[in-house]
Order: sequence, then structure tokens, then C-alpha cells
Amino acid sequence: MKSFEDLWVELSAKVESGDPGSGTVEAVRHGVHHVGKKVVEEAAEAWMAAEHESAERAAEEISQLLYHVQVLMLARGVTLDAVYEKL
Ligand SMILES: N=c1c2ncn([C@@H]3O[C@H](COP(=O)(O)OP(=O)(O)OP(=O)(O)O)[C@@H](O)[C@H]3O)c2ncn1[C@@H]1O[C@H](COP(=O)(O)O)[C@@H](O)[C@H]1O
Repeated sequence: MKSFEDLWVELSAKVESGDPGSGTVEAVRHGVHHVGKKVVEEAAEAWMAAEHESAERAAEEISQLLYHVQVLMLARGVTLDAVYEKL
């Protein structure tokens, strides 16, 4: 099982190294506008799954939303600590 922090460490390393096989690196290269639209799409899918589908399906969509939020942070240069400071 992977935690939010584990995922952040993994994605940060991939972006830092420019991992050529990484979808995250490719998404970050597309920029904030592209990633932002993906966050909105995944948020809607998470909402719909939570309202109309099973808890497991909702968890799946929410995991994708959390992933895309981290990609947005990387595309914008926002660190996990910077977000935690606002919680
Ligand atoms: N958790 C995720 C994750 N969640 C979602 N996604 C991406 O988001 C997509 C899901 O979006 P959709 O539901 O819209 O599916 P889709 O329509 O088929 O996707 P697109 O056509 O829009 O790309 C998936 O196809 C993945 O591209 C993720 N991609 C990667 N991860 C994790 O990130 C790590 C690094 O991945 P890479 O950067 O690709 O190596 C992996 O080990 C995974 O654990």
C-alpha cells in the first residue's frame, strides 16, 4: 500500500530525474493548464462515484484525484510542506 507521502516522494523523484517512461513527467511538461483540467475532471469523477457508485469505486476515483493534485503541485512548483503549512 502507498501513502500520500510515499506517492509524493516517488513523483518528485521522477520529475527531478526526468524519467522518460513516466506519465507524470509528461503531464508536468504539458503544464499547469493541462494538469488543472485533469484535476477538475477527476474531481467530477470522484463526486459522481461517491454519489452513485460503491465505496470502493469512490476510493478508486479519489485516489486518482489525489494523484492529479500532486501532479498539479509539481507542475506549479508547490511543495508538500507549503501545503501542510496551510492546513
Ligand atoms: N496513482 C497514479 C495515477 N492515478 C491516475 N493516474 C493517471 O490518470 C489516468 C486516469 O485518468 P482517467 O480516469 O481519465 O483515465 P483515462 O481517460 O484512461 O486517462 P487519460 O486518457 O486522460 O490519460 C490514468 O490513465 C493514469 O495516467 C495515475 N498515474 C500514476 N499513478 C501513480 O504514479 C506513479 C508514477 O507513475 P508514472 O509517472 O506514470 O511512472 C505510479 O507508480 C502510480 O502509483
